[in-house]
Amino acid sequence: MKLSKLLERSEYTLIQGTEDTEITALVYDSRKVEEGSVFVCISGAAFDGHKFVGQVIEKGAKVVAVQRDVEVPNGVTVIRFDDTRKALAEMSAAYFGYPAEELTTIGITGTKGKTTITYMIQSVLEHAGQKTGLIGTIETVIGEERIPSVNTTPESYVIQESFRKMADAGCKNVVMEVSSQGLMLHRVSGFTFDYGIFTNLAEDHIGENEHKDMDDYIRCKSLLFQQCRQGIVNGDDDYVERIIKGHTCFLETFGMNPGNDVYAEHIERIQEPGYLGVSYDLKGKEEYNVHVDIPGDFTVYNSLAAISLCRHMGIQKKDVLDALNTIQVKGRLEIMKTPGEYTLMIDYAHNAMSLESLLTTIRKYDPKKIYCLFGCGGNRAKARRYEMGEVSSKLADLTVVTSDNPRNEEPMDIINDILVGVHKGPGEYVTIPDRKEAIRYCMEHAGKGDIVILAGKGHEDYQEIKGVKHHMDERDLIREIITESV
Ligand SMILES: CC(=O)N[C@H]1[C@@H](OP(=O)(O)OP(=O)(O)OC[C@H]2O[C@@H](n3ccc(=O)[nH]c3=O)[C@H](O)[C@@H]2O)O[C@H](CO)[C@@H](O)[C@@H]1O[C@H](C)C(=O)N[C@@H](C)C(=O)N[C@H](CCC(=O)O)C(=O)O
Ligand SMILES: Nc1ncnc2c1ncn2[C@@H]1O[C@H](COP(=O)(O)OP(=O)(O)OP(=O)(O)O)[C@@H](O)[C@H]1O
Repeated sequence: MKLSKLLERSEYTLIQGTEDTEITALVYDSRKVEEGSVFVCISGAAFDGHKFVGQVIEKGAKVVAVQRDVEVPNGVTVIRFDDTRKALAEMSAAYFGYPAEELTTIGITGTKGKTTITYMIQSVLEHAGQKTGLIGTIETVIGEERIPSVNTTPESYVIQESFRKMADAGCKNVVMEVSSQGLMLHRVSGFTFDYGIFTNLAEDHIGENEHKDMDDYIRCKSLLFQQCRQGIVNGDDDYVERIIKGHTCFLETFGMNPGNDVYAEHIERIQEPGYLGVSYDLKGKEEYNVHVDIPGDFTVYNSLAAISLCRHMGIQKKDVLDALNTIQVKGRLEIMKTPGEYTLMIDYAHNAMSLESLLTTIRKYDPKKIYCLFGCGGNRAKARRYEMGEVSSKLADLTVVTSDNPRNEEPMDIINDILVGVHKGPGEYVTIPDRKEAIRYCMEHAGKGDIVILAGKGHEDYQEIKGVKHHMDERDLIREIITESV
């Protein structure tokens, strides 16, 4: 491929060499450079790619893409960009033959609900016979292939590579989570989303290496609506006006208020032993009764987002209803079957904000008792331990404090920090450091009408202890406990 092909949609300055250079690969990690590569220098959090220019030329790189001056011998082509991350995205799109143009692209941003809505949409579209790729916090799904994720929104090159594989595998659509970091770092530049969805916003991801403040977090999230054709936004969210500020797309709103284009009325919480769900009347641009096999008020919002999108895509009501009726998202309010008369669920709530929203939602089901089991990660901010402890003690009847990736810390030290928060609330508690034993305790003590929440692990299938990730899937633990008890 000629370099000129890669550059056809980018703005750049040719510093030396020629766009006629034949290239073999597009690379942004010096360790992967091969003879004939284009090396894109990224100034990152830990490394500055410009420092590797000498090394990559020795390894045979023919072109370097830079955003500042570098010393380069004659014979190597140098192209300069204002922002090499944006350039990487644009060149990746060109390198893989603009695969986004062969797919309907759906991006979902917001503080909570991204993963859940992503799977809801994929499930509805697949139900309607449309093969749909997925990229998110848990994994990238391309047909039968499932690749575990490192980031919620991967690097632009990886996204374009996945899009290409999806298009070649016959996918019609791709639905993906778009993190604010992804938007900020141009991981989703180089193409226009057909649809952008905004779920909600709360203070999160602010700090070193993420966003400097809330304004920056909001600004980054709002970028999606300057990069999609049709926006579908939660009209009830306090931040929605700031999210759509400067938008360049058409807009439609969803929510619980009748002012929204699509809204929910007559919400009913459905509860039976081992089952929690929700139903409501859909109103506005489309009207029918909806039943979702996932509990909670936020399930109403999540499903409204999915329904609004599917309405735009012309999906039949039957496919929407059938998919939502049977949906389960791994580790997101995932109900586990047990012989007991209580309800047991696995959820990913791993900070005070999501735990509070989860417990408040579950309380509305009027359980006899809520058991809330969780731990906090080692070698991470201590504030989360105090805050989660306090929230659980205030909103659950019994807090079961256990371990969750203790890493290099002693599990009991972490538990003691959590207890500082627990003591601020009125709830009862027990401490059981071994997670399996803690789960067993809940399953042996919970009775009719109780709801047991295993919080924090969600889809994760490991426990990280002293640098080693030991396999540990709560679903297996539950099955083992059931077997061991007969
Ligand atoms: C702080 C941050 O965002 N870091 C991300 C970023 O790393 P970076 O580009 O800064 O990389 P770096 O390690 O400094 O290296 C700079 C450049 O030098 C290159 N390099 C490096 C070493 C070397 O020997 N040779 C070499 O060429 C690297 O390939 C890179 O191109 O780009 C990497 C590739 O895309 C990401 O994996 C990495 O995510 C880190 C691990 C991370 O987890 N970030 C979090 C904050 C994040 O992105 N989270 C969001 C979810 C949160 C939200 O909802 O907003 C997400 O989307 O996952
Ligand atoms: N719309 C929502 N509003 C508030 N909380 C939600 C919503 N949807 C799900 N949750 C809660 O937040 C947790 C995370 O949900 P989900 O993974 O779908 O969100 P996310 O945006 O992908 O978040 P994260 O970036 O933390 O993975 C769920 O396990 C549930 O407890």
